[in-house]
Formats: sequence, C-alpha cells, structure tokens
Amino acid sequence: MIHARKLSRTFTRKRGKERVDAVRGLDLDVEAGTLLAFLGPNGAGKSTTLRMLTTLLPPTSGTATVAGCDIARDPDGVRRRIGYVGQKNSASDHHRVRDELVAQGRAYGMTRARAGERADALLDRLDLQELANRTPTTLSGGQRRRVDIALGLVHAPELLFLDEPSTGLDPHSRAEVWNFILRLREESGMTLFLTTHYLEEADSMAERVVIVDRGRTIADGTADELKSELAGDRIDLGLRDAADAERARGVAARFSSEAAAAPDPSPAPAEPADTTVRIPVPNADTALPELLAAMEGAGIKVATARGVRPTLDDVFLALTGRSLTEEEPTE
Ligand SMILES: Nc1ncnc2c1ncn2[C@@H]1O[C@H](COP(=O)(O)OP(=O)(O)OP(=O)(O)O)[C@@H](O)[C@H]1O
Repeated sequence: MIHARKLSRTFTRKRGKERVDAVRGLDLDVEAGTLLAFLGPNGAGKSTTLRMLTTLLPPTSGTATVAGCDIARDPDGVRRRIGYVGQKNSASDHHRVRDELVAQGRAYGMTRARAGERADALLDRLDLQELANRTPTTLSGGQRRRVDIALGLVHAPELLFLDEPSTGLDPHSRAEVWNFILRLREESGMTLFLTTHYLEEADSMAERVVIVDRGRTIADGTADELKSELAGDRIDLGLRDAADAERARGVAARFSSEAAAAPDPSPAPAEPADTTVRIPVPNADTALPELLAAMEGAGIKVATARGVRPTLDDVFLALTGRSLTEEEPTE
C-alpha cells in the first residue's frame, strides 16, 4: 500500500544559510490492512514524512508510491485514494456536521444526492447520528476528532493518514478516539498510518511500530518484537542507603554484564535515587528470586524489588541513549 525508497526532504532556513535534513533516505513498505504507528521525538521528521506521502510536500529526493500511485507523477491519483486527517480541526465551526460531510462529498465531485447518501451512511456506520445536526463548537474534543476522521473518509479512501489523532485530548476523549479508530480498522480493514506521541497507545493498539529519529528509521516491528529484541526486562532494587546500593551493584554484575559496565544502565526520565539499582536481565520473573537469594547471601538487605517490563521508551533509550518523552534540545 505504501512503498517509499530513499525518501528525503531538506529545508533551508535563514535565507538558505541553514539546512535541515528533516527526512533522510527513508525506506518503508506498508502492507494493505496494517495499523501502523509512526513514532519519534519532536522534530524527528514524522509530519514531514506524512506530508510527502500525502502529496502536500514534494520530496527533495527519493520516490514513493501510495495506494499504487506515484506521489510525484500522479499526486491526484494518490489524493483520490487516501484520506488525511491533520492536526488541526478540519470541520468549520459553524456548519452542522451532516452539512459539512455533504460539502466534503461535493468537493470530491459527488452529486448532492450521492453526497447526502454518503454522509448518512457514514453517520450511521460511525455512530455519529446524534451529532448530525450539531455544529462543531458544541462538540467535545473527542466528538470533534471523530467528525474530523469522518470527513477524511467521505470519498471512501483505501488508506487513512492521521497526524497525532489523540494529541491535546483529555484521557477520556483519547480513549473514545482510539476506540473509534480501532472499530474503523476492524469493520473496514482499511490501512491506517498514524503518528502519535503517546507510547502506550502505539504499544497497545498498533500492529506495527516504526520509530524514527533525526530523519531516519531506527526501529521497525511489532511493539513486542522491538521490546524483547532491543530492550529486555529489568529489575529495580531499592536499598536502605547508597553504600548498600553500591554493594548491590557489585552482586548484580554477575546477572548482567551490562550492569557491571554501567551501574545505572537505564536512566529513566525521573532520575532514580542513588539507593535504587537497576539491573538489566533477560527475564525478570526467573531472575528476581535468584537475585534476591544472592543479595541475602552477601548480607545485603533489600527494601523493595520489582521486575519491570520494557516500554517503547526503553527501546528508544536503548537505541539512542535518550528518552522519547524528553524534549529534543533546540538546534
Ligand atoms: N517548513 C519548514 N521549514 C524549515 N524547517 C522545517 C519545516 N518543516 C519542518 N522543519 C524542520 O524539519 C524537522 C522535522 O520536522 P517535523 O515537523 O517533520 O518533525 P515531527 O517529527 O513531526 O515533530 P513533531 O512531533 O514536533 O510534530 C524539524 O527540525 C523542523 O524544525
């Protein structure tokens, strides 16, 4: 459904004095029917990639076909086959939801009757009937986002791009929008390509996660594959004081060669107290009892112990030494 080869985009700023390589040689193949989450820190090149694939921005070099059409040679073909839901609300504030859907259908060349039928079918299928005669200003954030998504579906695209669909929403509305997306995916089997900042959402909802950093793909797979191949489990031990923690690190070294080389191999976004020891292990469930027995054998009193499964942030940290939840330093 999407095939990109060496897709690149360079911007020049300050009257050509400064070059920004926003996307650098991206290769990507996406099968039809996939729900793909495109993740990365601020400035990684996610929106630029999305804008190139949706023909809103020409690439500096490289090629891509989207839904069978070349983005450079046949941008109209791409636009007819895809839907795009941007970060800003697309519905105007003062038109009723059904009228807005009809206007969108007309913009795609449908007759008034056909556009009306399509609007009603969408309202029905997406459970939006009760919003049909309301104006967007009277809707909640989640409802408004659902209407935006419906607008992107009027011309029955094969593929829908969503740029940060749940950003700026409260947790309840985020869950509402996600349920909506998952239902859409289940019922239509359509291909969904979305960017998100929310790692937990990408982790639990997407079938495939592509992580980009500084314009390049650094990881690609299912969330489980990425976590088990690139991050691994961890055990966090809480000790009574810094001296005990130091001794515990020595004992832990035998469980993990990395633990010996780097006493705190995984600096979390919140700095751990120096009484906390973090130990990378292949499997936390089996390592925990052995580790506690070893600590006891060395006369070290452990106050707290817990096995920690990796998150996608741990994957990013393992690959880049930075946390995905940290802000990028401004260039
Ligand atoms: N029109 C532009 N002119 C100059 N630089 C740009 C332009 N658009 C994007 N950039 C730069 O390109 C880089 C990638 O930006 P992009 O918006 O694609 O990142 P992103 O991953 O979508 O970030 P965010 O998560 O913050 O939306 C950034 O350094 C950004 O400042």
